[in-house]
Amino acid sequence: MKGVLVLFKRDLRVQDNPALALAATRGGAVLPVFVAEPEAWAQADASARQWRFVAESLAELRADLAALGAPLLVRRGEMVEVLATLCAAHNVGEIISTEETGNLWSYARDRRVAAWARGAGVVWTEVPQLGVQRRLRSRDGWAGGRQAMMRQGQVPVPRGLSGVVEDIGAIPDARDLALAFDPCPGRQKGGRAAGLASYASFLTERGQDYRRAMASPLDGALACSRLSPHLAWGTLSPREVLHGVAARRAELKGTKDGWLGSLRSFEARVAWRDHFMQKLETQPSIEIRCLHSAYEDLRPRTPDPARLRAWETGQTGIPFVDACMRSLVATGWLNFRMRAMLVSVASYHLWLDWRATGPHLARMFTDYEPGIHWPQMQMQSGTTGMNTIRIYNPVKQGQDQDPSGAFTLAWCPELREVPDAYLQTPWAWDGAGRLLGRRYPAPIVDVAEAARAARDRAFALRRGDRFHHEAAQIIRKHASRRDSGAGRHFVNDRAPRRPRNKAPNGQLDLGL
Ligand SMILES: Cc1cc2nc3c(=O)[nH]c(=O)nc-3n(C[C@H](O)[C@H](O)[C@H](O)COP(=O)(O)OP(=O)(O)OC[C@H]3O[C@@H](n4cnc5c(N)ncnc54)[C@H](O)[C@@H]3O)c2cc1C
Repeated sequence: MKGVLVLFKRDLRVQDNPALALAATRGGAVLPVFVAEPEAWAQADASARQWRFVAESLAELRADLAALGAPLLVRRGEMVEVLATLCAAHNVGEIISTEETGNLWSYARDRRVAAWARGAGVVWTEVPQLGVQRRLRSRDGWAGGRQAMMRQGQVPVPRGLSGVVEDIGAIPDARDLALAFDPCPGRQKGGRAAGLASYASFLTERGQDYRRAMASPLDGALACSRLSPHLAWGTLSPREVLHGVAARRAELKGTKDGWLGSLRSFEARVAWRDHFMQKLETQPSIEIRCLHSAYEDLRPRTPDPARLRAWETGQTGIPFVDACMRSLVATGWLNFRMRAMLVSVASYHLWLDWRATGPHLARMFTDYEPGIHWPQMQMQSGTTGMNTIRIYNPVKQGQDQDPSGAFTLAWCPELREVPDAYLQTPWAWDGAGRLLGRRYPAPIVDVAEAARAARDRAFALRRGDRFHHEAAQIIRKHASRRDSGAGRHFVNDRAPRRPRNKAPNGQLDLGL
């Protein structure tokens, strides 16, 4: 009987893993494989912090698979060469993997794998990622379909696997993959055990204040689930996460202490994950081209290098922006609101193209997920044509989200001597001459003036029938619908409330 190779990518778990479960039903030998592809890790969006998270996750996955009878084989090399060698050596007739919604590089690699498999007479079976549909024709009914999938039972862990005799291979370290120096002392630890620990503490302790605290970079670090790298690399399945939340909600039924609202907000965000990933799955060019063509040449494609560098290193002279960037660089994580603000400042105040700033953020995120990242980069840069233009005021954000100044001062200790009232605007303080341009940079733009100029330039493009015609097409293709029963997962529960029943079933929701 021919063997089956299970190719692990962003699904580093044995629990609720449809690819592994399917392989186990084939009845022959099973080869679980992960390929560390140097070319993938040489891409502009990859970083050592991400790899270290993956390497830790692989070590646990290897142990879990070994307990089932087939330890994980890890190979460093080009995907087709590795697969060809293993398939020939072990009489493999089928490769099974979950569908990956990756970057353009992985999309091209998958096409190479598919071409090779056809030629080699090997069947490549890809099973759907939970919630994201390949070759989707229309968004109508998508949300309901996703919800049905999430409600289904989890696929069981195979009772046992019959492995093969083969060198399991060492898990490479960042140097083996030629990854650049990337210190990240506060990085989240990889592996399912760490993911389960975060999940448990979120559900039983940390999550109660989630809805209120998520917008603050300091409180949000504790109150947010912190599951993003685990969902991105698949050490936890979104379905198992949602099942646990549903059970917890049932337990809390009738309580009025904030828990239920917080858990509903969390469920909505896990649904957004699929909503955004579906956009990139449907249109992979979102990584490199503005969704609305009117914006293609809005900003210079070659960014101002001094502005880009100042933004990347937290040296813009705008305290809250610098604090957020420095925190991200050191920890690999930032809450949603502050990610959006960093992009907004880069794209509007600093007038940098999102294609120049997106790779840096991707590298800094341990949880880099192309399907969330690129649609969000465009949305926060105002290039989708389907979302309202939102320009964050970084001074106001600092005052609102860090009222005590503790977060700003923790990451910008140079500002310690600045009186509280001027912490977010040190340039307005009469002692500024002693500090700015010496120990802390003077702001590289006038915040209010830069925002005004950007708003005028961005809105000027939104006029005329041609603009609106294309925008309508984009909305049809990508906007969420309020499918009956599923709609509440796709609303922004932090946006100002709209009157009820304004959006009948099937209506497009542009507010995400
Ligand atoms: C410019 C930009 C880039 C982003 N890039 C990424 C990325 O590469 N990877 C990533 O996981 N998230 C990304 N996000 C979304 C969001 O900021 C993070 O998912 C969140 O901060 C992760 O922390 P958490 O797990 O504690 O989130 P929680 O608030 O606890 O949310 C739970 C889960 O829901 C999903 N989620 C939360 N917010 C969003 C959102 N706005 N859109 C889609 N899914 C969401 C994530 O999977 C998250 O883990 C990006 C946001 C912006 C504005």
